[in-house]
Amino acid sequence: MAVGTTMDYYASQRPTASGTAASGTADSHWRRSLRTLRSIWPFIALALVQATLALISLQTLSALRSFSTGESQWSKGQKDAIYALSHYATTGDVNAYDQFIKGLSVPLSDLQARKLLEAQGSKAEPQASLLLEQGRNDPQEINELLWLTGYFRDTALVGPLLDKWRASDSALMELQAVGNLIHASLQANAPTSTQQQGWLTKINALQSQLAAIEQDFSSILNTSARKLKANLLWLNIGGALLMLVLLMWHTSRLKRDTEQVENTLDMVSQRATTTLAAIGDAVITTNAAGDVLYMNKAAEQLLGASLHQLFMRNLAERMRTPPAELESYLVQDAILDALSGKSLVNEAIFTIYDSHRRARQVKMAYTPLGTHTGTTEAVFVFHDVSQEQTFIRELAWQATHDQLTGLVNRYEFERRLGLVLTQPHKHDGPAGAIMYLDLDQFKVINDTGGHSAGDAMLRAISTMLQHGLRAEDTLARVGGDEFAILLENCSFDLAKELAEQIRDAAQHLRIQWGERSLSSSISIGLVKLCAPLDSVEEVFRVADMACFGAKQRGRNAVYAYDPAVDQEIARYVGEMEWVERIKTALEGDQFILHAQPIHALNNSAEAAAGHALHVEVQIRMRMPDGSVISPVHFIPAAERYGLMPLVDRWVVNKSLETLAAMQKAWHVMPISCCAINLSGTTLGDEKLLDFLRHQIELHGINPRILCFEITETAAITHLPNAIRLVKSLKEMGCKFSMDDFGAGVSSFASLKNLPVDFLKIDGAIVADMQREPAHRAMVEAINHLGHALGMKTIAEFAATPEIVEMLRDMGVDYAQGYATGAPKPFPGVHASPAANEAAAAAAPAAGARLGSPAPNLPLSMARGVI
Ligand SMILES: Nc1nc2c(ncn2[C@@H]2O[C@H](COP(=O)(O)OP(=O)(O)OP(=O)(O)O)[C@@H](O)[C@H]2O)c(=O)[nH]1
Repeated sequence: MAVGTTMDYYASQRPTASGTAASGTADSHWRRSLRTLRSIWPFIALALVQATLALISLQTLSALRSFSTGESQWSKGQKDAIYALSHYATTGDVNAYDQFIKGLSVPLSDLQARKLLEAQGSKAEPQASLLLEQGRNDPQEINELLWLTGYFRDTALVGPLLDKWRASDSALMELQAVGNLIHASLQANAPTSTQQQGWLTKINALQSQLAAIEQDFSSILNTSARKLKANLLWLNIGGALLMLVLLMWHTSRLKRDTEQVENTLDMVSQRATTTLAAIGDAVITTNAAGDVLYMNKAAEQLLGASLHQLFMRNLAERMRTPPAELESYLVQDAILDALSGKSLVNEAIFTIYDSHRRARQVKMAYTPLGTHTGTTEAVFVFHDVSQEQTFIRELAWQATHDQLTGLVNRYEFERRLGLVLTQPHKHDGPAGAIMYLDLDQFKVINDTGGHSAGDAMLRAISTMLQHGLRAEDTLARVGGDEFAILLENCSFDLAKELAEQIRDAAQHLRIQWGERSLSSSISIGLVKLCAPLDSVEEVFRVADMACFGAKQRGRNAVYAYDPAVDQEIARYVGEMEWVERIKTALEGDQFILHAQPIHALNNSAEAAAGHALHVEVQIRMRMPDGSVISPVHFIPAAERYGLMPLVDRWVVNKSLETLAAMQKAWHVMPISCCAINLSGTTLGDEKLLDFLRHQIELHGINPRILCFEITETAAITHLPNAIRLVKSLKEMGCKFSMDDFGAGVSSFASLKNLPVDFLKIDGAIVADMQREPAHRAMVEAINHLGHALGMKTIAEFAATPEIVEMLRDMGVDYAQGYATGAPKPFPGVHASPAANEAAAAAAPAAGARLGSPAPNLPLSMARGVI
């Protein structure tokens, strides 16, 4: 069957497709009836008019016939009366007189009835009916008579008849009078022949008068009847013609409407066919048994057969699908389920093989078509989601893979690692290990060969890495030149072996890039997956640290970390935590300043300071729980991870701000010398000088009270910068201190190059000098050296009064330690001039002996580190 034929089939089935619900059907019936009524109402109206006309015609004709009947009764009565009166006049027979009265009563009753109606109208109709009945009119026709005379009395049809009837009134009255006269005369005595002759003459005259009137009446009646008939005939012919015209007009209108509807239907049908042919979804209509009735183009392509071939073939049987064991729910099952009224899983995706045996993923939608008595047809729509599915698979791949190498990306790697960490381990064997691999000096490849050379190297490395792995291992690219390998169920020894193999393979890997042969080694951090590592972040952090450890060991190395036995990585991890805290403290202003007094041990030093204090400011970190943390905990991390310039700048700014606030509060500066530490990295910063100048200017601080402490090692590392800084700041009046002298190189040359004001003897030597004669000798030597170069000397870690005494005896200028004053919040009690004076009075005077020993605090607490 061709498509056209199938569409015809649809056209014939169309009415059944108009809704299934009972209410919908009733509604559509009602609307259809209304539409039909609208189209035929002119015919109904015309038929009604025609019927009314016919009825009126019949009624009128019948009424005229009643008139005729009445007239003949009237005529007969009148004639009987005349005959009887003539006989009575000649014979005196009393019976004849009775006959006369009886005969005359007919026209007289009619006359009375008419007069009554003329006088009283329709309300006299009951009485008039009785009189007309007495006038021998047929009781069945009396109503018609009344109707005709009532409604048509003034018309050309009835008016002349009534006039003629009225014209007979006087003759009838006269006849009655003659009858009465003859009867009276005959009662009195016998009449003479002359008298009788006279009566007969009179009777004959009246007879002639009435006969003439009656003839006229009949003639008018006949004429009226003819006229009426003719009029009614024309009226009916006119009505019929009008109906015909109306019928023709209406028929042509209906035809036009029908054509329009047919055109619209054709258009809709064409549009539906074109649309169905154009849409990508396969649309298939079946009967209730699932036999194909219609298919669009897409369906033909999907099933690989034309509608002609599949017409009335079972749809489910025509579907080519994978074997049932591969898919739990086949499209055939879904079709049968749909036809049997079971609800379908909306999102189910089925695999169908198209005409080219290509697998297509489709979603199936189903709509039953039917009446209230049940399903008659069903429409199946198959939406091809193959591209969507491919796209989704691609997206999923992209979301979990690295584009450059095709390896799993960090996100997916973390997910898989998370699974390994959370899943209870299947065997009692090892959980596994993770390798974190970072190419060594990869920048060099990018810089020398260009970015694409770098890309080629990354691809080559990833290929090499894949070769060395076991099937269950996961290799991922987790960063620019960083890879990670998850080794599941792998002993740590095997993991170390694999790591070494990879490291070795990497260092021998070469790629040819133009003229160049490029190579790169790998640093590998290997971490055993065991307690206490229980989160992906922690494992990654530790692995990163282990890799850092491998880099620290000179690169091209494997650093194997077993959390249970190894402490070094734990230290790195600790430092990383401190880095975060330092950053938070800088952002949240969680650092605070302490200051420790530097105590003059001889008169000349004391005179230089006066009552004002010589202090060294030291940084502390305030933790969220309110505790205050010593710098020994966070400075190493800040140094290692390049945060010292930021920390130093914070200290400089805060110290100068505090000094400015003190000066403003007391109008006199209570500090004679404020020492601020500058770290090595800060010294290397070329913008430091500008920063310090700006700060001094900003806070309006006298540069003469500022002393910057630098270590010998830092100064030597950044010598040109350090010389420039010292020179420029000394020109402004600032002082300098050489910190920790004795701990490092302690070269005479460095002191010559950097003409500092104070030489701080390293606390580690000072703290031990009571026990170690060598340390005591070193302190004496450094003191002499300093004095020889015109510098004042400061001994750090003067923790006990004994040490202070020894230092004083040696001629050291200043002592700094718990014996002379612990660090206190800055500004604190040493801030006000009054407090300073009190403190000076209480403090051991230069040359005086210290009585009680200061608490023997740990070195880390006593150390004034910045
Ligand atoms: N060609 C290429 N380079 C990348 C890509 N992603 C990151 N990089 C580069 O990889 C380099 C990574 O350098 P780092 O790991 O910091 O340092 P390195 O030179 O490897 O030195 P070490 O790691 O300290 O041994 C940077 O220069 C990045 O620009 C990439 O997709 N392709």
